[in-house]
Amino acid sequence: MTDQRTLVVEVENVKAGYLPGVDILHGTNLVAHQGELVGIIGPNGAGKSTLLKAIFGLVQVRGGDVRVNGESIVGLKADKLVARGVAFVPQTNNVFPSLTIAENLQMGLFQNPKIYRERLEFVTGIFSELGSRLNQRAGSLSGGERQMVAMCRALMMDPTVLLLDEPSAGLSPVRQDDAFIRVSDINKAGVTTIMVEQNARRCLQICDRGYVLDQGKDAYEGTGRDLLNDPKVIGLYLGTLGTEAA
Ligand SMILES: Nc1ncnc2c1ncn2[C@@H]1O[C@H](COP(=O)(O)OP(=O)(O)OP(=O)(O)O)[C@@H](O)[C@H]1O
Repeated sequence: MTDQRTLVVEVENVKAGYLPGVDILHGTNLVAHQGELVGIIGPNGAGKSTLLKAIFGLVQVRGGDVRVNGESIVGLKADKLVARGVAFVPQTNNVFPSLTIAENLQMGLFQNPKIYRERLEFVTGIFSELGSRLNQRAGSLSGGERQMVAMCRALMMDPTVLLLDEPSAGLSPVRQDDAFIRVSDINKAGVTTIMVEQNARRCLQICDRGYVLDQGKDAYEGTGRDLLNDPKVIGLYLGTLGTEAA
Protein backbone atom coordinates (compact mmCIF):
# COMPACT_ATOMS: atom_id res chain seq x y z
CA MET A 1 0.00 0.00 0.00
CA THR A 2 1.42 3.42 -0.89
CA ASP A 3 1.69 6.07 1.80
CA GLN A 4 -0.49 9.04 0.77
CA ARG A 5 0.78 11.40 3.48
CA THR A 6 2.87 14.41 2.46
CA LEU A 7 6.52 14.10 3.39
CA VAL A 8 7.86 17.28 4.98
CA VAL A 9 11.25 16.17 6.31
CA GLU A 10 13.40 13.35 4.95
CA VAL A 11 16.68 12.41 6.58
CA GLU A 12 18.29 9.80 4.37
CA ASN A 13 21.34 7.79 5.34
CA VAL A 14 22.95 10.80 7.03
CA LYS A 15 26.54 10.61 8.20
CA ALA A 16 27.66 13.53 10.32
CA GLY A 17 30.13 14.44 13.03
CA TYR A 18 31.96 17.26 14.77
CA LEU A 19 35.58 16.21 14.40
CA PRO A 20 37.34 15.25 11.16
CA GLY A 21 37.05 11.52 10.53
CA VAL A 22 34.79 10.90 13.54
CA ASP A 23 31.17 10.30 12.60
CA ILE A 24 28.49 10.48 15.29
CA LEU A 25 25.63 9.66 12.90
CA HIS A 26 26.39 6.51 10.91
CA GLY A 27 23.71 6.51 8.25
CA THR A 28 20.62 7.75 10.09
CA ASN A 29 17.13 7.82 8.57
CA LEU A 30 14.02 9.66 9.66
CA VAL A 31 10.90 11.09 8.03
CA ALA A 32 8.22 13.47 9.27
CA HIS A 33 4.90 13.80 7.46
CA GLN A 34 2.74 16.90 7.31
CA GLY A 35 1.29 17.62 10.75
CA GLU A 36 3.09 14.77 12.49
CA LEU A 37 4.67 14.85 15.93
CA VAL A 38 7.81 12.73 15.72
CA GLY A 39 9.87 11.80 18.79
CA ILE A 40 13.52 10.79 18.95
CA ILE A 41 14.59 8.84 22.01
CA GLY A 42 17.62 6.73 22.89
CA PRO A 43 20.48 6.37 25.36
CA ASN A 44 22.81 9.19 26.37
CA GLY A 45 25.30 9.97 23.63
CA ALA A 46 23.30 8.15 20.94
CA GLY A 47 23.39 11.23 18.71
CA LYS A 48 19.85 12.53 19.24
CA SER A 49 20.80 16.20 19.56
CA THR A 50 23.37 15.71 16.80
CA LEU A 51 20.58 14.56 14.49
CA LEU A 52 18.62 17.77 15.08
CA LYS A 53 21.81 19.79 14.59
CA ALA A 54 22.49 17.93 11.34
CA ILE A 55 19.03 18.91 10.08
CA PHE A 56 19.65 22.53 11.11
CA GLY A 57 23.15 22.68 9.62
CA LEU A 58 24.97 23.02 12.95
CA VAL A 59 27.06 19.92 12.39
CA GLN A 60 28.70 18.91 9.15
CA VAL A 61 26.71 16.41 7.08
CA ARG A 62 29.28 14.22 5.31
CA GLY A 63 27.01 11.78 3.58
CA GLY A 64 23.36 11.20 2.73
CA ASP A 65 20.78 13.95 2.40
CA VAL A 66 18.31 16.07 4.38
CA ARG A 67 15.29 17.29 2.43
CA VAL A 68 12.48 19.64 3.40
CA ASN A 69 9.49 19.63 1.09
CA GLY A 70 11.50 17.56 -1.37
CA GLU A 71 14.50 19.89 -1.64
CA SER A 72 17.92 19.29 -0.13
CA ILE A 73 18.84 21.70 2.67
CA VAL A 74 22.34 20.32 3.30
CA GLY A 75 24.93 23.08 3.51
CA LEU A 76 22.42 25.94 3.74
CA LYS A 77 23.20 28.75 6.19
CA ALA A 78 20.79 29.53 9.05
CA ASP A 79 19.03 32.41 7.25
CA LYS A 80 18.29 30.17 4.24
CA LEU A 81 17.05 27.40 6.53
CA VAL A 82 14.74 29.85 8.26
CA ALA A 83 13.48 30.98 4.84
CA ARG A 84 12.72 27.29 4.07
CA GLY A 85 10.67 27.15 7.26
CA VAL A 86 13.03 25.18 9.49
CA ALA A 87 12.87 26.34 13.13
CA PHE A 88 15.19 25.00 15.82
CA VAL A 89 14.83 25.41 19.58
CA PRO A 90 18.10 24.41 21.28
CA GLN A 91 18.11 22.90 24.74
CA THR A 92 19.86 25.82 26.46
CA ASN A 93 20.67 29.48 25.81
CA ASN A 94 17.54 29.69 23.71
CA VAL A 95 16.36 33.20 24.64
CA PHE A 96 18.00 36.63 24.65
CA PRO A 97 17.93 37.35 28.41
CA SER A 98 18.45 41.11 28.16
CA LEU A 99 15.53 41.52 25.73
CA THR A 100 11.86 41.58 26.64
CA ILE A 101 9.53 38.74 25.67
CA ALA A 102 8.12 40.91 22.86
CA GLU A 103 11.61 41.69 21.57
CA ASN A 104 12.52 38.00 21.67
CA LEU A 105 9.43 37.24 19.61
CA GLN A 106 10.31 39.99 17.13
CA MET A 107 13.77 38.44 16.71
CA GLY A 108 12.02 35.33 15.44
CA LEU A 109 10.48 37.35 12.67
CA PHE A 110 13.37 39.35 11.31
CA GLN A 111 12.76 37.98 7.82
CA ASN A 112 9.07 38.87 7.75
CA PRO A 113 8.17 41.51 10.38
CA LYS A 114 4.80 42.30 8.72
CA ILE A 115 3.15 39.17 10.12
CA TYR A 116 3.98 40.08 13.75
CA ARG A 117 0.40 40.73 14.93
CA GLU A 118 -1.01 37.66 13.26
CA ARG A 119 1.72 35.39 14.62
CA LEU A 120 1.56 36.96 18.09
CA GLU A 121 -2.11 36.06 18.18
CA PHE A 122 -1.25 32.47 17.21
CA VAL A 123 1.48 31.99 19.83
CA THR A 124 -0.38 33.69 22.67
CA GLY A 125 -3.35 31.48 21.77
CA ILE A 126 -1.19 28.53 22.86
CA PHE A 127 0.92 30.31 25.52
CA SER A 128 -1.74 32.64 26.90
CA GLU A 129 0.24 33.53 30.04
CA LEU A 130 2.92 35.25 27.98
CA GLY A 131 0.48 37.65 26.32
CA SER A 132 0.14 39.82 29.42
CA ARG A 133 3.89 39.82 30.16
CA LEU A 134 5.30 40.92 26.83
CA ASN A 135 7.37 43.73 28.39
CA GLN A 136 9.09 41.50 30.95
CA ARG A 137 12.77 40.75 30.36
CA ALA A 138 13.37 37.13 29.36
CA GLY A 139 16.30 36.95 31.81
CA SER A 140 13.87 37.33 34.72
CA LEU A 141 11.76 34.31 33.71
CA SER A 142 11.84 30.80 35.17
CA GLY A 143 13.37 27.93 33.18
CA GLY A 144 9.93 26.73 32.09
CA GLU A 145 8.86 30.21 31.04
CA ARG A 146 12.06 30.70 29.05
CA GLN A 147 11.38 27.42 27.28
CA MET A 148 7.92 28.76 26.36
CA VAL A 149 9.42 31.98 24.99
CA ALA A 150 11.94 29.99 22.96
CA MET A 151 9.19 27.86 21.45
CA CYS A 152 7.09 30.97 20.75
CA ARG A 153 10.00 32.68 19.05
CA ALA A 154 10.48 29.68 16.78
CA LEU A 155 6.76 29.61 16.03
CA MET A 156 6.65 33.29 15.08
CA MET A 157 8.00 32.52 11.61
CA ASP A 158 5.16 30.07 10.91
CA PRO A 159 7.59 27.20 10.42
CA THR A 160 7.22 24.26 8.08
CA VAL A 161 8.89 22.13 10.72
CA LEU A 162 9.72 22.79 14.36
CA LEU A 163 12.80 21.04 15.81
CA LEU A 164 12.76 20.82 19.62
CA ASP A 165 15.81 19.66 21.57
CA GLU A 166 14.66 18.29 24.94
CA PRO A 167 11.87 20.74 25.76
CA SER A 168 11.46 19.22 29.23
CA ALA A 169 15.17 19.37 30.19
CA GLY A 170 15.89 20.95 33.55
CA LEU A 171 12.22 21.42 34.48
CA SER A 172 10.46 20.19 37.62
CA PRO A 173 8.07 17.22 37.11
CA VAL A 174 5.01 19.50 37.02
CA ARG A 175 6.70 21.86 34.57
CA GLN A 176 7.76 18.89 32.46
CA ASP A 177 4.14 17.80 32.19
CA ASP A 178 3.26 21.32 31.12
CA ALA A 179 6.03 21.34 28.50
CA PHE A 180 4.70 18.10 26.97
CA ILE A 181 1.16 19.48 26.92
CA ARG A 182 2.39 22.62 25.14
CA VAL A 183 4.29 20.60 22.56
CA SER A 184 1.15 18.59 21.97
CA ASP A 185 -0.90 21.81 21.65
CA ILE A 186 1.58 23.23 19.13
CA ASN A 187 1.32 20.07 17.09
CA LYS A 188 -2.48 20.00 17.30
CA ALA A 189 -2.42 23.53 15.85
CA GLY A 190 -0.94 21.90 12.73
CA VAL A 191 2.80 22.36 13.16
CA THR A 192 4.95 19.43 12.01
CA THR A 193 7.26 18.82 14.97
CA ILE A 194 10.36 16.71 15.60
CA MET A 195 11.31 16.44 19.27
CA VAL A 196 14.33 14.91 20.99
CA GLU A 197 13.62 13.79 24.54
CA GLN A 198 15.34 12.11 27.47
CA ASN A 199 11.95 11.49 29.01
CA ALA A 200 11.34 8.68 26.55
CA ARG A 201 8.12 7.27 27.90
CA ARG A 202 6.41 10.66 28.15
CA CYS A 203 7.66 11.57 24.69
CA LEU A 204 6.28 8.41 23.07
CA GLN A 205 2.94 8.91 24.83
CA ILE A 206 2.30 12.12 22.90
CA CYS A 207 4.09 11.32 19.62
CA ASP A 208 2.46 10.01 16.46
CA ARG A 209 5.66 8.17 15.60
CA GLY A 210 9.00 7.71 17.24
CA TYR A 211 12.56 6.68 16.49
CA VAL A 212 14.96 5.01 18.86
CA LEU A 213 18.45 6.20 18.04
CA ASP A 214 21.33 4.04 19.20
CA GLN A 215 24.99 4.63 18.39
CA GLY A 216 24.12 7.03 15.63
CA LYS A 217 21.64 4.77 13.84
CA ASP A 218 17.85 4.55 13.86
CA ALA A 219 17.51 1.23 15.68
CA TYR A 220 13.70 1.15 15.94
CA GLU A 221 10.85 3.10 14.37
CA GLY A 222 7.13 2.89 14.95
CA THR A 223 4.05 4.60 16.31
CA GLY A 224 4.48 5.99 19.81
CA ARG A 225 2.11 3.35 21.11
CA ASP A 226 3.88 0.45 19.36
CA LEU A 227 7.28 1.52 20.67
CA LEU A 228 5.90 1.91 24.18
CA ASN A 229 4.64 -1.67 24.05
CA ASP A 230 7.59 -3.25 22.21
CA PRO A 231 9.32 -5.61 24.67
CA LYS A 232 12.74 -4.99 23.07
CA VAL A 233 12.36 -1.21 23.28
CA ILE A 234 11.10 -1.51 26.86
CA GLY A 235 13.98 -3.80 27.85
CA LEU A 236 16.71 -1.80 26.18
CA TYR A 237 15.59 1.81 26.38
CA LEU A 238 12.50 2.43 28.48
CA GLY A 239 12.91 0.22 31.52
CA THR A 240 9.94 -1.29 33.26
CA LEU A 241 9.37 1.44 35.85
CA GLY A 242 6.32 3.50 35.03
CA THR A 243 4.86 1.05 32.50
CA GLU A 244 1.48 1.40 34.14
CA ALA A 245 1.38 4.99 32.87
CA ALA A 246 2.03 3.97 29.25
N1 LIG B 1 30.37 19.99 19.90
C1 LIG B 1 30.80 18.73 19.95
N2 LIG B 1 32.07 18.40 19.63
C2 LIG B 1 32.50 17.12 19.66
N3 LIG B 1 31.72 16.06 20.02
C3 LIG B 1 30.45 16.33 20.35
C4 LIG B 1 29.92 17.66 20.34
N4 LIG B 1 28.63 17.61 20.72
C5 LIG B 1 28.36 16.29 20.96
N5 LIG B 1 29.45 15.54 20.74
C6 LIG B 1 29.53 14.08 20.90
O1 LIG B 1 28.58 13.46 20.06
C7 LIG B 1 28.02 12.31 20.71
C8 LIG B 1 26.51 12.39 20.63
O2 LIG B 1 26.09 13.53 21.39
P1 LIG B 1 24.58 14.02 21.39
O3 LIG B 1 24.52 15.24 22.25
O4 LIG B 1 24.07 14.10 20.00
O5 LIG B 1 23.88 12.78 22.10
P2 LIG B 1 22.42 12.67 22.70
O6 LIG B 1 21.86 11.37 22.20
O7 LIG B 1 21.63 13.89 22.42
O8 LIG B 1 22.78 12.52 24.23
P3 LIG B 1 22.05 13.05 25.57
O9 LIG B 1 20.79 12.26 25.70
O10 LIG B 1 23.04 12.68 26.63
O11 LIG B 1 21.84 14.53 25.42
C9 LIG B 1 28.59 12.27 22.11
O12 LIG B 1 29.62 11.31 22.15
C10 LIG B 1 29.14 13.66 22.31
O13 LIG B 1 30.27 13.63 23.15
